[in-house]
Amino acid sequence: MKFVIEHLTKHFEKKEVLHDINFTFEEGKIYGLLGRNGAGKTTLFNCLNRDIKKDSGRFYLELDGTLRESVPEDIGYVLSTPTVPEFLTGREFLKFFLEINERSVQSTKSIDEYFEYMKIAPDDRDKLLKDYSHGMKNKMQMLINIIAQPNILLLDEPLTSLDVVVAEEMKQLLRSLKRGRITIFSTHIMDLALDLCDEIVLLSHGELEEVEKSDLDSHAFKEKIIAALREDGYE
Ligand SMILES: Nc1ncnc2c1ncn2[C@@H]1O[C@H](COP(=O)(O)OP(=O)(O)OP(=O)(O)O)[C@@H](O)[C@H]1O
Repeated sequence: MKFVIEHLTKHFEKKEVLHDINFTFEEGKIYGLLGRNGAGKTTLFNCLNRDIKKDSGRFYLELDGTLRESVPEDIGYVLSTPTVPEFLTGREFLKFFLEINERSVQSTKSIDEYFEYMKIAPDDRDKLLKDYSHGMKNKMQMLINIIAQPNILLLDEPLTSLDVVVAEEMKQLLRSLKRGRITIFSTHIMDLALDLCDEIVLLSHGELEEVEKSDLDSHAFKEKIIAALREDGYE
């Protein structure tokens, strides 16, 4: 499977944020998306998830040589600010999600097994989501996206609010989930990107560009990324 973006462009009024993006993502890889503040990472994700309208361009999946438009079920999107129905308990939310997606989702675990899997303590499972911490809400959002098994998983700085232990567990989880799908992960934490991701992609001047690692050691690779990103700023 490949996910192909062609000529994707997005303006906000006069400001061009995405400039004729052409890029092909490949199955089985985690892509680290890096870019300066305001470079357009969230805008890119919002366009790909069809939360906002693109100006032009298209994106599609290539599966066994056939092309098709991506549909909502293809994409899972974990936002940096988790959005969960605050008036439900964790258990109610998960139950509701599994029920409404009964046909499309093959649920292999019981609700408590899912909570175990995400290391959400028994005491927290029947609490209202409004009383969950930011990191716990993030875990719930990650969980429903994992259960849905999308072809493409978009993660917008999802590990930033997690404690070091949970962040490490999430990294392991994402590594274990990468087969058979495309994972695109935006972050400002370079070490995390280098540790977790198979490829580093920069969003710079409104375009996507893969950073070749070739035979650079990790220090030289970091320097190369910072130099490229610096060009996209004001200094
Ligand atoms: N709804 C909107 N209306 C107008 N301008 C917007 C809107 N959303 C984003 N922008 C602008 O588009 C540009 C890209 O924003 P975006 O949030 O995509 O960047 P980002 O790379 O995710 O930034 P950060 O790393 O700081 O989170 C910014 O200049 C921002 O002000």
